[in-house]
Amino acid sequence: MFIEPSIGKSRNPDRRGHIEVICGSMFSGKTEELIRRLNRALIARQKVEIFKPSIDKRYHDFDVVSHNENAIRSTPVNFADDIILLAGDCDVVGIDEVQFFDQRIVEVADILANAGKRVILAGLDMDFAGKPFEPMPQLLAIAEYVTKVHAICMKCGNLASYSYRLTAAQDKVLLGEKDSYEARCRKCFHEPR
Ligand SMILES: Nc1ncnc2c1ncn2[C@@H]1O[C@H](COP(=O)(O)OP(=O)(O)O)[C@@H](O)[C@H]1O
Ligand SMILES: Cc1cn([C@H]2C[C@H](O)[C@@H](COP(=O)(O)O)O2)c(=O)[nH]c1=O
Ligand SMILES: [Zn+2]
Repeated sequence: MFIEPSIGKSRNPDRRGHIEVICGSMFSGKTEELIRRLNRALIARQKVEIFKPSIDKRYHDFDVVSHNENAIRSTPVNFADDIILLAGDCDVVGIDEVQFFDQRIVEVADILANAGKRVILAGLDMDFAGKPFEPMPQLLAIAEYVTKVHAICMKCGNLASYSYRLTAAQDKVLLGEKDSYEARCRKCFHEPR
C-alpha cells in the first residue's frame, strides 16, 4: 500500500490544480514549449519547480535543454515519488522526458494536481518502433489539457510524428540526438530501410 506523504498545497488555496501534457516525436518542440510555459509562470511570480529523470544527462546535469539550446534549471530525480517530496509549496511543477519515469509518475501527477498545483509534463508519446511509450498513454488519459506538437519530416518535409532510429539497436531506452534519430512522417517512417 502506498502511503501518501504530506504534500505542500499550492500557496494560493483558491487555486485549482490540473495536468497539462505536451507530447510528440523527437525534435517536435516539446522542451521548447515546456520552457516557454514555465518562463511565463515565472514572469507571473509563480513558484515553479522543474524536474527531469536523472537518466537524461545528454546536454547538462541539471538544466532542461532543448535541441535549439533554450535552457531552464531543473532538479534531476531517480524516481517519480521523489517529485512529491521535493515539490514543496510550489504553484507549478514542470517535468521533462516524462517517458523515462516509472509508472508511479501517473499517481504522482494526480496527487500534485489534487494539491492545487499546475502540473506540466513533456515527453515522447511513441518509441522508435512507433508504439506508445509507457507511461504516456495513462498521463494523456488523466490530463485536462493535451498539446501534440510536430517536427518536420527529414525525408519529405511533411509534419512528422515519429522518431526514426538510424541504428539497428532494439533497446527501448537509447539516449541520443541527431546522430541516432530523425523526425519522420508516417509514410517515411514505414518505408523499408
Ligand atoms: N526535423 C526537425 N523538425 C523541427 N525542428 C527540428 C528538427 N530537427 C531539429 N529541430 C530543432 O529542434 C527544436 C525543438 O527542440 P526541442 O524543443 O528540444 O524538441 P523535443 O523536446 O520535442 O525533442 C526546433 O526548434 C529546431 O530548432
Ligand atoms: C524514440 C526514442 C527515444 N529515446 C531517447 C532519445 C532521446 O535521448 C530521448 C528523447 O529526447 P527528446 O527531448 O524528445 O528529443 O529519448 C529512447 O530512449 N527510446 C526511443 O524509442
Ligand atoms: Zn516524410
